Amino acid sequence: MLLKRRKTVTGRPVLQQAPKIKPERARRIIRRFHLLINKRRIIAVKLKFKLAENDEAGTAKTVNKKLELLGLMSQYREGWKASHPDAQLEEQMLKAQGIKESQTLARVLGYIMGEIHDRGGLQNYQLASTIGQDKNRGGDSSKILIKWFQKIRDSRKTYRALELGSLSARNAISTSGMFNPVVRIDLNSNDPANIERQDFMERPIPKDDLERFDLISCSLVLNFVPSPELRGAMLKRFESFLRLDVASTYVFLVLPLPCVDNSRYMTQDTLCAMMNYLGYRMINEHKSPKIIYLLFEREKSQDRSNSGGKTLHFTKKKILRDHAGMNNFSVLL
Ligand SMILES: C[S@@+](CC[C@H](N)C(=O)[O-])C[C@H]1O[C@@H](n2cnc3c(N)ncnc32)[C@H](O)[C@@H]1O
Repeated sequence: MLLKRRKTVTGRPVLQQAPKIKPERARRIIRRFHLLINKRRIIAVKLKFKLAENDEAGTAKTVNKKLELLGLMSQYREGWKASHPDAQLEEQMLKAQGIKESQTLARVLGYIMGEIHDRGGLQNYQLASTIGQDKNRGGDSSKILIKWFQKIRDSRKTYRALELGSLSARNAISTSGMFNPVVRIDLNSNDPANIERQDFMERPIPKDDLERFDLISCSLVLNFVPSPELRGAMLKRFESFLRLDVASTYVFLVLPLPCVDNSRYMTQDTLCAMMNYLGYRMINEHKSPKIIYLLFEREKSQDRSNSGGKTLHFTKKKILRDHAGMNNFSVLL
């Protein structure tokens, strides 16, 4: 169900601001959305077509075109129109990997697409994604970065920053004066004049150091990336955006604490070992009751003998601990 917005008699929202969602609810919406797109990806593979990541409009067009070609439109529409939740379709969706009949796959796909595009799934997800910088969650996480960066920077230099998942052009990164420019991107920019609407995974690789950055801020973004493999791909991609003509570059990584404190597959140690493997060394850490903040340094002189070699440690999910109530957050390279 779509979250309610109050309307005036003219039908326009009373408030310019998006309605507030409680973090608990936001987490539920995000988990559901990730489930839907993971299952959709599985179904697309089974029906032998490929979907673009993070482009819902493009995905909807591709799905329509492919199902038309496969002669599966009527089953797809049936699924789209089914009531929500539908017990049978929910069960089939969870077992999508094992479904053999294309008709059933098309029906489940319709059910998924209907929820995303016709029942507020996408809008709610976009709204839920914006609660990161909510004051109730500790406010602007980049304040911590600035405190740390003040101690390591050379005050004669300016540093270039790339902020992923940016929600505001007025947070500490942008107002500290330490970074110039601050390039801000987000999948769904709420301020297109200051925050470019862009998927980091599609951002063109810089051609030279003038286009590269001293710092990448990735605050509460990795946990929004829908699969462990895509999260790993995001971490690997950082390297191409960091300058090679300076001694040190930095990655500010912020995650909800349960990603490392309450996951079956990931601890702070494994995350840092993975970052080490990719060429980064943790130089600062801070844990609040809900969030973990990490600053990594990448030194030009650092031995990178690991990179290019075996990625064996990080290519498969490994249960590190298992208790009731734990989550399955993980990152795979
Ligand atoms: C919780 S918000 C982030 C908030 C903010 N950085 C903070 O620390 O509060 C997560 C944001 O990451 C964005 N995001 C997720 N994947 C992304 C990607 N591949 N490229 C760009 N932005 C992405 C989402 O659109 C969302 O706005």
